[in-house]
Amino acid sequence: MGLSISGLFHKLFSKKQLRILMVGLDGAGKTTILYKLKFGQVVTTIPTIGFNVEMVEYKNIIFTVWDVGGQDKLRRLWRHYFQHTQGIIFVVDSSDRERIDEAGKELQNLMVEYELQSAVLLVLANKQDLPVSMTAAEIAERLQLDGLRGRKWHIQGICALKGNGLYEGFEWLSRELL
Ligand SMILES: Nc1nc2c(ncn2[C@@H]2O[C@H](COP(=O)(O)OP(=O)(O)OP(=O)(O)O)[C@@H](O)[C@H]2O)c(=O)[nH]1
Ligand SMILES: [Mg+2]
Repeated sequence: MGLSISGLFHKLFSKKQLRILMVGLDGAGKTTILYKLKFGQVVTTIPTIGFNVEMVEYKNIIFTVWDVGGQDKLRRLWRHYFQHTQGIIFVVDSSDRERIDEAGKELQNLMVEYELQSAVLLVLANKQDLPVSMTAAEIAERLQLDGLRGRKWHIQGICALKGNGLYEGFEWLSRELL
């Protein structure tokens, strides 16, 4: 009896935890996003070799966000972070027209991974402050998001430096994952 009451209490009042994997090409802005979310500030980043992880609270949900380095040679390490991932955040540098197809290829590689089959996908089209940047709609097309089958996905234009769009993205994640 004691156990079931405490179980109920736990269910009603404990905070939900979600595991989020944030990947994307090098320089897309993942680490900038992570620390903007965590501290509300822009930090000076260096390319991530390995990973950063932070717990970020939003609307009574604790997101554990894993930010993994995106350099070409490091991408094969992404798979070590797949297990139990509930949400994938795929970050794109919207100003990098030359590498948008490379980003698309990496995203498609992720989409066929067994361990990520039930994870929802949030694409963050970052660097919307730059005049050369592609719009979120353009990026959705280049990444062929419409062709994804059996996957809940959403794309959000953001500027990590200012924080624009970040909370809308997390709002979508919370709605989908609760
Ligand atoms: N103009 C602009 N620059 C940004 C924005 N977000 C990030 N940057 C810059 O992009 C560069 C790369 O950012 P990082 O956060 O280090 O990129 P990353 O995705 O973590 O890169 P890796 O760790 O190598 O995978 C930095 O100089 C950031 O200041 C943005 O919204 N607008
Ligand atoms: Mg980084």
